[in-house]
Amino acid sequence: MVDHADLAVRTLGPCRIDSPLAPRLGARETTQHSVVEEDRILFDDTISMIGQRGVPLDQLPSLEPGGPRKKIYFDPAKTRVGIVTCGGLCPGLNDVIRGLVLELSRHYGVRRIVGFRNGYRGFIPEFGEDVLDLTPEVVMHIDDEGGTILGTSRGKQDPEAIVDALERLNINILFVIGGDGTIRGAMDVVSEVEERGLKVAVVGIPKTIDNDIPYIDQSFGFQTAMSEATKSIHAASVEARSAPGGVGLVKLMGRHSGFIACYSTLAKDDADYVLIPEVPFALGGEHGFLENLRHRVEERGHAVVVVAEGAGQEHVEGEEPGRDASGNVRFGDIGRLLRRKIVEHLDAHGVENNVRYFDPSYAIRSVPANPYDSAYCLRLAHAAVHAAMAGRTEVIVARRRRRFVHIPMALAVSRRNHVDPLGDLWMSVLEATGQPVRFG
Ligand SMILES: Nc1ncnc2c1ncn2[C@@H]1O[C@H](COP(=O)(O)OP(=O)(O)O)[C@@H](O)[C@H]1O
Ligand SMILES: O=P(O)(O)OC[C@H]1O[C@](O)(COP(=O)(O)O)[C@@H](O)[C@@H]1O
Ligand SMILES: [Mg+2]
Repeated sequence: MVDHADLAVRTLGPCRIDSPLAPRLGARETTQHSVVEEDRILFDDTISMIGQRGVPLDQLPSLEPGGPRKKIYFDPAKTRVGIVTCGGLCPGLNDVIRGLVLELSRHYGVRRIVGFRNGYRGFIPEFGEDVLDLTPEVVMHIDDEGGTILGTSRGKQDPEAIVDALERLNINILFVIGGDGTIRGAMDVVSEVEERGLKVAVVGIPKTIDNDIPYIDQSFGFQTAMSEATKSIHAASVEARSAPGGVGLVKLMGRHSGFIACYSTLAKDDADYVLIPEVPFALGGEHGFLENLRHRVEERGHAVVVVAEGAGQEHVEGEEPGRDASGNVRFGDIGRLLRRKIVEHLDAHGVENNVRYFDPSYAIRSVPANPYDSAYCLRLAHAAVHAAMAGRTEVIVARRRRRFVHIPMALAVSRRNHVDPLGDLWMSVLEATGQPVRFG
């Protein structure tokens, strides 16, 4: 259970410098729409959860609010900033880079901002990567494109070498835009920074297309990605309805968490089955998935199946999961396996079938952010700049229950966000699809 100490945010030192934003903050007070810097945001949000804590109000777990401070730690005129993007692509990376640069330069007056290229390898001399000077002119229109202008990579790099690069460039603030791996890498950087007695703030903007970072509402780019995924579900549905025994099968990203599969299914409301990593399913047998599908095809003439790539891995025989350069598991192909099993099963029962397989793969994450995500990215970037200028370190900025907050990195990587098989989202999926609670 998360407690008070897990939510403590680290700072580099007292804030003694007047913030250029201070004049705008005078009239602010805590309301439904903002939280002043002296206030805290409750972690729990039900009477029963708070009751179970059994502690006085001031000891309830609470989060530090994000947002601008009247006093800041860094002197903007003497502050150098670095930005890096790591891990897989996600819509909105360029929006975040743009937001950081514009906020730093226009509102705080920071003049020296560099981008490290291709993830953490951009810090390592052997790779020979140059750094990119990031000015408002350079970033102004980068949000029109997907991807990241800085490039990205997987694969672990030596934190000592990373901090050597920070020292060589006199960087005071490092913004890391990435997922759980990136945040773990950033924590190694913080340890090395401390070992050397340096005052470098490391602030993360969490990126995950799978939406698997915990304690946040939803990661940036998720809405865009799931909107893209609905196109494949729609296509699968059209194909399925247009052929006798039509089965549209769609495989979507989702290594450990099935959020994309769930939300894109709800958005289209066309699918009959959603299979996700969090809910194991039996394939064969009277109550297995294949028999259920057979009945549905016989009764309705067609069916649409959405499967997250990490679902049903126990059925992918003979393939030992591999690892990528960052140590992330590489799963066997559940989509192709399902396609084969569905055809075999329907053939074996003499059911005419036309199975159409869709794998939109990287197409859902390489697109530019939609307007909602763009606005969200910009606001996250603002929050990250405010946090860093106020000397916060080893934190990510996030939105939790609509409030912008600071979450310690250790907490952000302490577990993964999953679709709860007993939660509201999965219940909605069951209602939308009509599939049984369990197969098997
Ligand atoms: N446990 C870890 N400790 C330190 N660095 C890590 C760790 N896991 C991943 N990284 C580094 O963080 C970067 C991004 O990680 P990766 O898992 O590829 O993507 P993501 O950040 O999206 O999870 C890579 O350079 C990777 O080597
Ligand atoms: O082929 P790559 O670039 O390693 O990325 C593929 C994987 O990245 C993911 O999108 C997860 O990445 P993030 O959650 O870190 O964004 C998985 O769904 C997918 O399997
Ligand atoms: Mg990851």
